[in-house]
Amino acid sequence: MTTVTQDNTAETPPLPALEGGRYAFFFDVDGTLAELIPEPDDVTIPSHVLDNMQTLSTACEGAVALVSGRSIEQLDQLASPLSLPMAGVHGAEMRDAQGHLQRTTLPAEIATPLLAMLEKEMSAMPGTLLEAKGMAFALHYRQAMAYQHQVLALAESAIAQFPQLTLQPGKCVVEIKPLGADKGAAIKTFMQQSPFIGRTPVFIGDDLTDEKGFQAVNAMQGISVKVGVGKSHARYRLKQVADVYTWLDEILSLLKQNIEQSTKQNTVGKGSRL
Ligand SMILES: O=P(O)(O)OC[C@H]1O[C@H](O[C@H]2O[C@H](CO)[C@@H](O)[C@H](O)[C@H]2O)[C@H](O)[C@@H](O)[C@@H]1O
Repeated sequence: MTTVTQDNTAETPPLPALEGGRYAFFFDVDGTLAELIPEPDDVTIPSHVLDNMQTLSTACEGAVALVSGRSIEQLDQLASPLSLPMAGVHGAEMRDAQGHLQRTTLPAEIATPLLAMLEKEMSAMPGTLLEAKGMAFALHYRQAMAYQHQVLALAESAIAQFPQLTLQPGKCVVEIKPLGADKGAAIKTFMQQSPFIGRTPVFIGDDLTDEKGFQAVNAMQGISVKVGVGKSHARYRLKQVADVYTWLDEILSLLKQNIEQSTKQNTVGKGSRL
């Protein structure tokens, strides 16, 4: 597998036209479908974007999934009223298209002392935020940048005590998560299941946590898209979240054209799928 990372932000190569293929779409959430903001709980996805996701999902026979660091519970709230297949907590939680849920758990003898330790240490750093997700923990410092190094050191000392855990750095956050849970593994799992199987994967994300997903998609000859600047394994770029929304609009207008053409040719439905 090629592991070259590049920063081709300046070029923003045009995304390939999604014509004449059967695609499976995987979307990261924060920084991709939703703007980054100071408070994780205040994030929303605009309703027109959710409408577009629903249309896309119908056109792809359900092959549209969210792949996020957030928990599935949070993702369901963000995506409501949609009910999509999802990988939450970087793949430590997976819900397939049939609604079956799989979740990695942390034994209480790890989770309990770890949570107590993180709560104690983070409360001594005003402005930092601890997000406990059961089997993973996000240590946020977006609103307390002065504590960045201390927060990273705390996360490192935590995983040194528990070899079952690993670190996942992100934007103004470092996460402690179970070893083996990553977005690449999550996408590979989805791609072996209906309705994703046999389709070309398209994954769009913005952060370090998305890199394994880009690599997995590249290895499947798929389309990997990074939102924003910085080195990445992704082969394509979009500059910002607003461009993701525009791209979705474009995909759907292409879809509409296909339907109209099919209708004219009296073959309704033939071109109505991606
Ligand atoms: O994989 P993602 O869907 O991108 O989720 C990654 C993490 O996103 C959230 O944190 C990030 O977004 C927050 C809201 O914009 C921002 O305040 C924070 O600085 C970012 O790191 C979320 O809170 C985490 O649980 C996710 O793992």
